[in-house]
Amino acid sequence: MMNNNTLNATNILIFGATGDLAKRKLFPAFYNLFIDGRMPDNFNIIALGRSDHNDEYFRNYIKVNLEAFSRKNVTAEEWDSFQSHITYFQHQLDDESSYINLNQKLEELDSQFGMRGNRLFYLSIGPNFVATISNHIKKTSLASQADKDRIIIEKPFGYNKQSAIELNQLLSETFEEKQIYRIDHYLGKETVQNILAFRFGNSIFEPLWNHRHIESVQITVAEEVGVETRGGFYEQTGALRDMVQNHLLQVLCMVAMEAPLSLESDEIRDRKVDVLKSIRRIPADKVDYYAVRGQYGEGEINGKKARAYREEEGIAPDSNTETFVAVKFYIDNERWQNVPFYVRTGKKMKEKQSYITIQFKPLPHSTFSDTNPLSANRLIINIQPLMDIRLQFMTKKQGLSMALRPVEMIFDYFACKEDTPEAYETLLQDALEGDLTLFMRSDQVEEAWDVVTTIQEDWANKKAPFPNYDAGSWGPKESFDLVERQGHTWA
Ligand SMILES: NC(=O)C1=CN([C@@H]2O[C@H](COP(=O)(O)OP(=O)(O)OC[C@H]3O[C@@H](n4cnc5c(N)ncnc54)[C@H](OP(=O)(O)O)[C@@H]3O)[C@@H](O)[C@H]2O)C=CC1
Ligand SMILES: O=C1O[C@H](COP(=O)(O)O)[C@@H](O)[C@H](O)[C@H]1O
Repeated sequence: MMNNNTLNATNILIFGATGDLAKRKLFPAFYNLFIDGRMPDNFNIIALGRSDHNDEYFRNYIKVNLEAFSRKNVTAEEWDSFQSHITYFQHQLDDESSYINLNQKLEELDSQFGMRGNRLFYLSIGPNFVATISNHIKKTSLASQADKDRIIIEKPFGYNKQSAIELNQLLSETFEEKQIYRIDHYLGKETVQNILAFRFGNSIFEPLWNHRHIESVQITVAEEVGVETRGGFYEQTGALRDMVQNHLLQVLCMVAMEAPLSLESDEIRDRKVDVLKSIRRIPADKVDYYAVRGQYGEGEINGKKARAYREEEGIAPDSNTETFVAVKFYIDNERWQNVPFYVRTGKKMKEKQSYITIQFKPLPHSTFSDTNPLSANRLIINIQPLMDIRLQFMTKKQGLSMALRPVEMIFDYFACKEDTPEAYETLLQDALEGDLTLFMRSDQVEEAWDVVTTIQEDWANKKAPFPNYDAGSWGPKESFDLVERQGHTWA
């Protein structure tokens, strides 16, 4: 198997390796990078978990999950070669001796490399464990080489603005900012990265990309799945922290940011921070006007009965956790004055669909008769599962009269037959290579928390009339009211 010999030998440590994210995304991503020859010549994946497993058991568990979740087929030859890089290590997060043992293990693995390898710590674990792990890494000097060691931290980064500030402070005692990779996997999605190419690699869209021509922007991330086995985590998190503070705001930044001067990571991150700073803060007494929360009751998805959130495993029977959020934001800068940015996300919705709609303003005057109504132009960027860009415009209907109809021009990724990497492949490769562009800087996460602070505080203090939408629907009625009161509709 060919590997990437420009990358240093690396020990990759996955905290939370027995969890949902590791089995569905991280191991498949490493496996696909491996098959593509993008892993370092020498590497180990050290899977950390509390249970007492041996390597053989854990490798088999990973194989079964690769067969279910890997983008590429798992062949006997490739698996044999890949599995030898995986080691399971029983570990207690809050026990210092466990880190001392881990250090010994790493020294053994380093001696096989014949050098001190790079160390990539992946915290695939809830935010409440990050401080404990970081403190132990510091105490036991596990990450003693700033030019070789990196830490990847999953979202949500903290619980709110204050906890994110504290976490940033704490991490800075062990890691320099250039070593910290705060991951938001939406930024690794091909369709999300393409927003930059689409906006700044063409001359025809950017002149229209502002309040003079755009009526509204909508970002929808609808999921069909519920909380699955993650009830315990989700009860503490809810959709605002799980999706809006990170994924949706990051996508909003990609749509709204000014052109970066270069593709330098800090230049791009600066432009995103500008957007976050310009988002108008929602006044504490106006949260109900700008934001809607929901929780699914029972319903039907694809002809199958679906349970209510409160009946899912690990969920309190009177849970006040939101599984749906819709918010109207405004961006107070010259480009976006008075353009509403509507964002919504929910679990157990009618179908899985993530997309951005750029709704252009209607023509100020129509040359055509009243019987020939014009639809305003619309640009739809489908993120997933459809991956395409659609421009809707008016054309003449074929025939003798001058009648018009709306049509779509589509760029479809699948039609290019390009092998599209999964978001985690892109991001893990960037982390191995030391490229921070698609990761969040400390000030980015703090600003993003600031944007949702009044909503968090308001919702924490009020009991919601849950459940308020049926599983298999498009969310609560109030979400439709949010856009309709301004003469808009969810597109
Ligand atoms: N799952 C997903 O689709 C996504 C998840 N994420 C983020 O990734 C992170 C991990 O998520 P996910 O894998 O779903 O989480 P899981 O709930 O599956 O937990 C991950 C691991 O954490 C360990 N763990 C859980 N509770 C404790 C505890 N009390 N003490 C010590 N260890 C514990 C367990 O390992 P063990 O018992 O072996 O020690 C478990 O396997 C989260 O921050 C999440 O937001 C981000 C994007 C998508
Ligand atoms: O971060 C998360 O994202 C997933 C959705 O990711 P996607 O790539 O499938 O769109 C979400 O289900 C999960 O709750 C959240 O933690």
